[in-house]
Amino acid sequence: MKPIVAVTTDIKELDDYTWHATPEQYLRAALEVADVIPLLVPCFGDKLDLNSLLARVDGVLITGSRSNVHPSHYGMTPTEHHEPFDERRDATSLPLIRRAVELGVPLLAICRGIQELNVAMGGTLATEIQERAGSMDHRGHGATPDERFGLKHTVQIKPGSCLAGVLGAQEITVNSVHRQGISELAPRLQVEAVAPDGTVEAVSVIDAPGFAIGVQWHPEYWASRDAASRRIFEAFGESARQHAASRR
Ligand SMILES: N[C@@H](CCC(=O)NCCCC(=O)O)C(=O)O
Repeated sequence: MKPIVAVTTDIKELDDYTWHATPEQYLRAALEVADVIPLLVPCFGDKLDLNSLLARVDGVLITGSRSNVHPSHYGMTPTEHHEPFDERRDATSLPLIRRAVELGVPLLAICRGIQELNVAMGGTLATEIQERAGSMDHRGHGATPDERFGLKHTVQIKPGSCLAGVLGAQEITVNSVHRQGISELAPRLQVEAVAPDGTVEAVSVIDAPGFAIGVQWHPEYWASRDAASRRIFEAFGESARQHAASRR
């Protein structure tokens, strides 16, 4: 039996309907590279019984999104520099991450996802990081998705880290489509990779029983074509298979 992986959604208003939706690139990377069945989790916040959900899935994939975590979740006053928001997603993804970590369900958190992982575990975010002195521009640019998600800058992988084990490399080149970043790291997270300007690019949960990683870049976009991106999804899938076997 294939493992089932819960995938977060965003709220989209379209055609006079409210949609709970996820970009296809995450679903394809899960299905075709991690070799798991993606299951969309609607943004119903505390109406979702997370214990019932997490008892039935073998992994959790926290997707990227243009929206930002509402600053009230990390003790800051919102400004226009923090917008746009998706508070129904926050109300779902933050408790989902906390509970998945508590229960040891394998977790892969991408872009907004690594930011949510940090906030869920007690950390804070910085906004408009391209305006900080000495910072690179981490935003995606270009007319097409392939340009926006093009591999753009290197990241240094910490020797001995979980990602170093997954990738077998000390440096890889990643894409970059974000304007927020980790400011204070949550107490139970450790840095796994950094950009040349010091931006935290990957974290893992200290003492997690299985795969519990966040990346600031988008491995899902090139998962079928870039070796490092593929390896991250393969490792996530392997961890989900192990979790499924242990549940049985
Ligand atoms: N909103 C945050 C999160 C970044 C993120 O998940 N980006 C994906 C956006 C994809 C797109 O623009 O199409 C930030 O900006 O830091």
